[in-house]
Formats: sequence, structure tokens, C-alpha cells
Amino acid sequence: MKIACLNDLEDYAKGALDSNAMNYYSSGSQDMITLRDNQNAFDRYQIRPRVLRDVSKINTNFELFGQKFDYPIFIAATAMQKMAHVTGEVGSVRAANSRNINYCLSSISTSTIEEVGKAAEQVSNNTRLWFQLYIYNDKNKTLDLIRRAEASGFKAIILTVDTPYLGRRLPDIRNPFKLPSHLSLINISSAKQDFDSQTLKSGENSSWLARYFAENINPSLTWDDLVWIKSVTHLPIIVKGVLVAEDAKLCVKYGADAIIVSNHGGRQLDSIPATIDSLAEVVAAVNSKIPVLLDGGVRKGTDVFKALALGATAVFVGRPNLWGLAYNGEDGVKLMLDLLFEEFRLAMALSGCTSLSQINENYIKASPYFASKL
Ligand SMILES: Cc1cc2nc3c(=O)[nH]c(=O)nc-3n(C[C@H](O)[C@H](O)[C@H](O)COP(=O)(O)O)c2cc1C
Ligand SMILES: CC(C)CC(=O)C(=O)O
Repeated sequence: MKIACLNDLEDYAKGALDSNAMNYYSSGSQDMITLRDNQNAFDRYQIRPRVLRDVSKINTNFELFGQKFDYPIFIAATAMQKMAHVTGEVGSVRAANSRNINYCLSSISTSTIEEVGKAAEQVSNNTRLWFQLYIYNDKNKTLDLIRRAEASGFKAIILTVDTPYLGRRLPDIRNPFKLPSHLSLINISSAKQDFDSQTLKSGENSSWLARYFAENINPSLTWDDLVWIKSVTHLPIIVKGVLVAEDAKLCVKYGADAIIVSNHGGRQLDSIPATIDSLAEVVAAVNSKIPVLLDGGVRKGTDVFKALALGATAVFVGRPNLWGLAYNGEDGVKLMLDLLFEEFRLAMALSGCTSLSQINENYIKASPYFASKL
């Protein structure tokens, strides 16, 4: 059967990946209410299409931080991509850069920062790369990651702020995740899976990842750490994991260069809002001072259109990158992107929009069925 949409790629990946990788990639936290809602919430909005406009030419280009992109659709940071395909992060970055869109590399990757930088250079002379940063207890480790990203041509740092501890992912507690022995968290030399023999307290999360996180990642971060990162690098700092107006305003106050409205793909606190439902609040609070981006549950061209209509500058896809890799490495990720691009162009054309700047709140409304229940 031919792959027709991103959900077909997910179905393929479910059959192709082993349960260790699939559990880790697909899971959300606790009851996975937020994970489901990220996707479902898009369906609670409707597009208000306009007709009889010349839509023979559609322009999806835009500029952000002085760089041009062909589509407002980027690849989000997801950890340990070599479990999906032998090329891992290198396959993903090649696909994104050959399509002139951003690839975000996780701190917790299975390819090095340098390999990923070089792979992007091989397919593009204007590399589109952002680096996602977790702040380690050891500040020198953190600084080392920033310096290596700068030296490898990364154009921005994404500071993830919703993960002082790893969320409670039940599939990972029931069947503890294991990083396959041929792989390592290669950017962080001291990262080893050495927790197995330790005795856990009753009820404690036995997941290696959760324990790795608890032992290495700094849970005491405050807004001062944003100021600190701004002071040690010239790269733009993008704060990822903001959902409410109060924090959006603090991002502006403390000098963030952009915000990503994100709930970490429903993997952190459960029962928090879907990102598309949080977007308007954050956009209003920021009041056009900095760009607002969004990730979480984006699977269709109409999802991208709805996010832009509610004020997002661009969106990211996380898991679909992994499903594309599992399908056919770099070519599978290109297929995933091309499907989404094609759907988005069509959504623009059938709504009567020929450029991104035309997409605004006049093109969206709450579905009447759901509006009465909200
Ligand atoms: C398997 C997996 C690993 C992830 N790893 C990271 C990570 O290392 N750093 C980070 O900031 N976010 C991470 N995320 C969150 C993504 O960046 C993004 O917020 C989320 O996947 C978007 O939702 P989507 O998967 O529905 O598109 C991860 C998500 C998944 C599914
Ligand atoms: C290694 C993990 C902590 C990466 C992550 O952010 C996630 O699994 O959601």
C-alpha cells in the first residue's frame, strides 16, 4: 500500500520498530490525556475558506532570524534517533536541509553535534540547524555543548524548560527502556546505563532515562539561567515548553528571542492543555515582540494552517520524523516532509491564501459542535 499521509507512516513504524524503541518514541505521560488532546484539539477548529481568488501560485517561503525557509514546518528535537534507522540524526538532518527547513538536534542524540553539522553542510550551503539544550548540573558540560554547537554551524539554541524531571511514562516504568548496547548518548561522554543493579525505593521510577535525568539534569533552573545562557552565546535563544501568558511575558522580559508553545509531545505533565489551545493566549501575551512557534500533534497540512492562523510563525513535527526514519531513513523523512508540504500548499490554496502573511485569525473559528462544549 502506498503511503498517503503521516498517519500511514506511523502505522508502518508500529510494525517495523521493536517494542523497546516504539514504547519510548510513542509514549506520553501517565494517562496520555495531553498526548491524545494535542492531535484531537486541532479538529475542534475549523478553517473559514475564501473563494474566487487567483491561487495559481502559492508561496510558502518566510524568513526567521535572517534565514530563509521554504516552509513553516520544522523538525523538532527528538532524542536517540538511531533506534529508528541506522543513519539516525544524520538521515534526518540531510532530509530537512535538502528541503530548506530547520532540523533541531537533541542534546540526547546518538550522532555527534559535529557529524550532524557536517551532514547538513553536505546538502546545503546555507545550513538550517538549531540545537536543543538541556542544562546539566555541571555548567562546564553545558557550556561545552553550546560551544560545540556554535562551532558546528548551529544557528540557534533551544532551551527546553518543561523538563526539570522526566515525566512519568508508564510504558517505560512497566517495561524499562534500554538503550541498545551499540548506541550511546554520544555527546555526553559520561552517560552510561549503569543503574540496573541499584536498589530502588518503593514506587520510585525505575526507568534508566528518568534516573539519568534526575542525576544529571539541573532541576533548579530559574529565569536567571536564561539570562546566563544569553550572556555566554551570541546565538538566539528560543524557550521551548511555554503554555501560559504569565511565562510568555517573562520570556520577553528576560530576553528570549522566540518561544515554542510545547507540552513536550504530551510526555511531561499530563492533563495540561493541547498546544493549539494554548497558542492564542501566548501570542496575545507576547504582543508581536518575539516570534511564537508551536509543536505537538501536528500531522496534517490543515493543522499547520490552523496554527499559523492562530499566530504561530512556524510549527514543528516530532514523532513523524521518527516514523519517516523507520520507513526509509533519509528518504522516508523526505517523504514525510513532502506529504506535509503538499497538504499545506493545498490547504492554503483551497482557503484562498497565496502567501503566509495572508493567513490570519479571519481564517479560523471554533467548530460549533465543540464550541458549545468548551
Ligand atoms: C521520542 C521523543 C524524544 C524527545 N526528545 C526530546 C529532547 O531530547 N529534547 C526536547 O526538548 N524535546 C524532546 N521531545 C519533544 C519534542 O521536541 C516535541 O516537543 C514533541 O515531539 C512534539 O510533539 P509531536 O511528537 O506530537 O510532534 C521528544 C519527543 C519524543 C516523542
Ligand atoms: C532523553 C530524554 C529525556 C529526551 C526527552 O526529552 C524525551 O524523551 O522526551
